[in-house]
Amino acid sequence: MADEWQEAYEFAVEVARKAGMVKIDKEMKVLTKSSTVDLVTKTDERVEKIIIEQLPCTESTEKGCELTDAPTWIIDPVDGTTNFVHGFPFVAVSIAFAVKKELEFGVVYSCLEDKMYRARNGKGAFCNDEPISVSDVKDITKSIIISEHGTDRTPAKVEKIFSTMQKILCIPVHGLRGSGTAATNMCLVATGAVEAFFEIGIHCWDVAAGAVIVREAGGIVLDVSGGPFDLMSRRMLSANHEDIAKRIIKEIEVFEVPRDDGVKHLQQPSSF
Ligand SMILES: O=P(O)(O)O[C@H]1[C@H](O)[C@@H](O)[C@H](O)[C@@H](O)[C@@H]1O
Ligand SMILES: [Mg+2]
Repeated sequence: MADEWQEAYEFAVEVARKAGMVKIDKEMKVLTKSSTVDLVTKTDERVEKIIIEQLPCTESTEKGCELTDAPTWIIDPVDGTTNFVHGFPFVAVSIAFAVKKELEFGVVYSCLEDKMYRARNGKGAFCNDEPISVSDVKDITKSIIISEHGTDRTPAKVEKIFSTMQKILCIPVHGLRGSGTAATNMCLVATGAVEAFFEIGIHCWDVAAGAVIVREAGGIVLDVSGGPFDLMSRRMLSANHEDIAKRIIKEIEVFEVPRDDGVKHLQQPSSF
């Protein structure tokens, strides 16, 4: 049987590259989404339009996120919009494709670095056409971990986020980092630059492409409780190895966030 999705995969790489030809424009119009620190720009809208117009069989929906069995594109036109607005040099275009609710391939173009990350189920992960793989560090005290504080500034949540970061820092680990884009953070796990990245509050479009890239680079993608990764849950931990993941999970102070699909929060059984 012909390789059904290969053409779509290759096409997504080209579309991501075209969409990534964005320029840092100091006069850009900045709008807000869920809070005054959750930014979106006219460029986000322009890039989204470019992507949607070029990808085959796209039907845009305003209904929010609902993953069905139909072939589905999951797109973040500008991941790292706050970086983009400020000229902080990590901005990515993220395009994923799911079939029967399973992610088939993912493309992340880190445009200002000109790094094209891509992966397809069973076919490996690449950066600028070179194969990539996760770090082989299993000792958390020799690791760098990424987390982000997101855009929800409810004091109780911010307290949990910083308490988690403090506990992880004091394990101790070599360092804590954050690029400001979930898609790029996941690619940093996939290349072995860091051992893990976790965040509560991200959206499906921030992490869908990165999830395929991390897995194909030999890493794991889980729920922050250690249970299976649920794309709509807005909770994600990606790591090079389960030893690193287990140690981080011990320290994560989980808090509730509304799911992307609006379903009531589901309890995630831990696989550890
Ligand atoms: O730049 P975005 O597409 O809005 O995604 C960001 C998100 O806004 C921020 O809250 C997260 O901390 C980042 O990891 C996302 O990539
Ligand atoms: Mg995003």
